[in-house]
Amino acid sequence: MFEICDLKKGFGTAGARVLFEGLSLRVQRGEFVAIMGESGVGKSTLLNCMAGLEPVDGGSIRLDGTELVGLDDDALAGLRRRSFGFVFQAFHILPHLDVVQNVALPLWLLDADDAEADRRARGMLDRVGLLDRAGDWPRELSGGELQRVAIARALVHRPSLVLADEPTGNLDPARAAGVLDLLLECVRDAGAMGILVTHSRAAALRADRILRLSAVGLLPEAEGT
Ligand SMILES: Nc1ncnc2c1ncn2[C@@H]1O[C@H](COP(=O)(O)OP(=O)(O)OP(=O)(O)O)[C@@H](O)[C@H]1O
Repeated sequence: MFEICDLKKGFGTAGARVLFEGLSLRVQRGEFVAIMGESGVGKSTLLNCMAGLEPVDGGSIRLDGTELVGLDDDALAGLRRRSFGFVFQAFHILPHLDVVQNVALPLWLLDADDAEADRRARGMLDRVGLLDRAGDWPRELSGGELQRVAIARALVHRPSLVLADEPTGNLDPARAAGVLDLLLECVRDAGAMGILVTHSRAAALRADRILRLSAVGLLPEAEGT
């Protein structure tokens, strides 16, 4: 389970500009949650806080019982490598590694054996329908294909929690729907948890529930809004 309790985050001297406070969230295994909200309300900042990439000003963030708030940088980095998967709009695919190497990267960072990393990366590429592109360079792939590589890489180390920030922002609606369905299916099949930040209602509607971030916190989206 991923549990946020009474989270507070601000910017400026002593957090003078409060972005959110009293924010709570609970995500169960196998569940995929979408977070929507006005531009600038703090969605990406919240996602960064969830991953321990941004410090918070109060509250607790617990992944499968481990408290993130207060962990030192090394412990946080280790937890991120083991337990988090990231799918961001700019995908962060490395141009000097081929497709299968890009997917294997999280396993290398966890000191997996090379042959085992290659086997698992190819298994994930098969899952996202790109096994035949394993030896290609990222520049040879389309935007939608790169996004599928990013999904394979985000899941290859079997993370507990996948965080996605506008993962389909560059794609046309049909491709976006296909990529999102794949992401959701992979997260559910793995019994992992997913949190998606998006401006796209079509994307958010594919999640199990939609929450809206605003000045009053994170609330379930009212039907029909
Ligand atoms: N390091 C920082 N220092 C000061 N202010 C920041 C910092 N990072 C973000 N902010 C501010 O916090 C607010 C929320 O930014 P954030 O990117 O989280 O919003 P968002 O909801 O994801 O927006 P969008 O939907 O446009 O991507 C913005 O006003 C931004 O300027």
